[in-house]
Amino acid sequence: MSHALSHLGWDDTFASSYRPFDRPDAAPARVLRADRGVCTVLGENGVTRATLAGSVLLGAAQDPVNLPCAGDWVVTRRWPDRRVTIELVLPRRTALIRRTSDKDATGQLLAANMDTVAVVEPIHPEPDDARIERLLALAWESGAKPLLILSKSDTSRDPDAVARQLAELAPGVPVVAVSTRGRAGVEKLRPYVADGRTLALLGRSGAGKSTLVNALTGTAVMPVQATRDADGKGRHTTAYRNLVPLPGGGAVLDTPGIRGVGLLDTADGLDRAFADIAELAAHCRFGDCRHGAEPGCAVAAALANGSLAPRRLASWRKLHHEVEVESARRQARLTAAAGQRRRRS
Ligand SMILES: Nc1nc2c(ncn2[C@@H]2O[C@H](COP(=O)(O)OP(=O)(O)OP(=O)(O)O)[C@@H](O)[C@H]2O)c(=O)[nH]1
Ligand SMILES: [Zn+2]
Repeated sequence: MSHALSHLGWDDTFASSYRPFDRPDAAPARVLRADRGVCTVLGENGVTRATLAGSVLLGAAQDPVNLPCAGDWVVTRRWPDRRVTIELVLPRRTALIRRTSDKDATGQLLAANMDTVAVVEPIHPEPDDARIERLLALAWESGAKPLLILSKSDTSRDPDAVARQLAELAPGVPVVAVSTRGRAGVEKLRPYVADGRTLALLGRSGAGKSTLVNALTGTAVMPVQATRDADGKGRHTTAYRNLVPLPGGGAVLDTPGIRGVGLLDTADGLDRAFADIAELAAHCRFGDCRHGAEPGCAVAAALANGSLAPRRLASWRKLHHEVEVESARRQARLTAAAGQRRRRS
């Protein structure tokens, strides 16, 4: 079953989580695009619009992260009047979630079930180290494999040198410089969108994500904004996120241009994004070393012998602090919300 869907990554694991919900009027589908209350989904019989069943809305009321999102695999149901509803979101294998600093303890789901999350950073104007580190931590946290794309490589005289330099910010992450201008184009990205594989693009507005999507599909499926001025920022932001199936199989998922990058959820993604520091810390004499003035601190030793850049450690400290503050805040909000529910009942 589902030959067409297997090109999009449908496999035995998704099929077995679907099986208990199978019935004559049900079918699996992948969400291409999620708008308020309505999703565009691709199933075995093509593209349809689907509204959300009550059970899905109920789950979303608890946490908006439960709403279907581009990339989700869902159980759809076709009603006698031909309406189609989404009855259930199948368990996500990976999820790219951006926590916001708004009052409720919620997050914004940007993409689901991608194999790779590419942080897209333009090579010009100068790449922003701190943004790259933060977005890579988000990418690691998603459970997918991170990738760093240096876009607009045609605007740099030596893109490979820049790539080598930035590789230090991205231990364990492949770094590729690509341009959508000229012949070499985006072919370096093909392995990440091979048959059955999904690549999500994450980056600031104007980074060139939509242009990459268009280059991969060979057609203009995403609107591209004219660059405003020398700051290289696009005029508008792509407001919606779209999963775009590619002609040769595989899919690419554009996320909205990130403005205020968003907060990290846990220290988990952070420790993987800063694997160099985590690795050093494992060699500190004390398990709870704060890498200050403690004796036997491997991090301090690496700083002293120059193998660890002070900027890198400062970055890591800043993000760690943010995670601590934010998780304390979220805990407080959750406790307050639970108290409110108790009072009401
Ligand atoms: N020189 C050069 N310019 C590029 C390249 N790719 C994209 N651009 C330009 O960069 C600008 C922004 O590109 P978009 O693809 O709209 O950027 P985006 O990341 O999708 O932006 P949002 O939709 O706001 O998130 C456009 O003017 C593109 O023409 C490239 O490879 N080389
Ligand atoms: Zn230490």
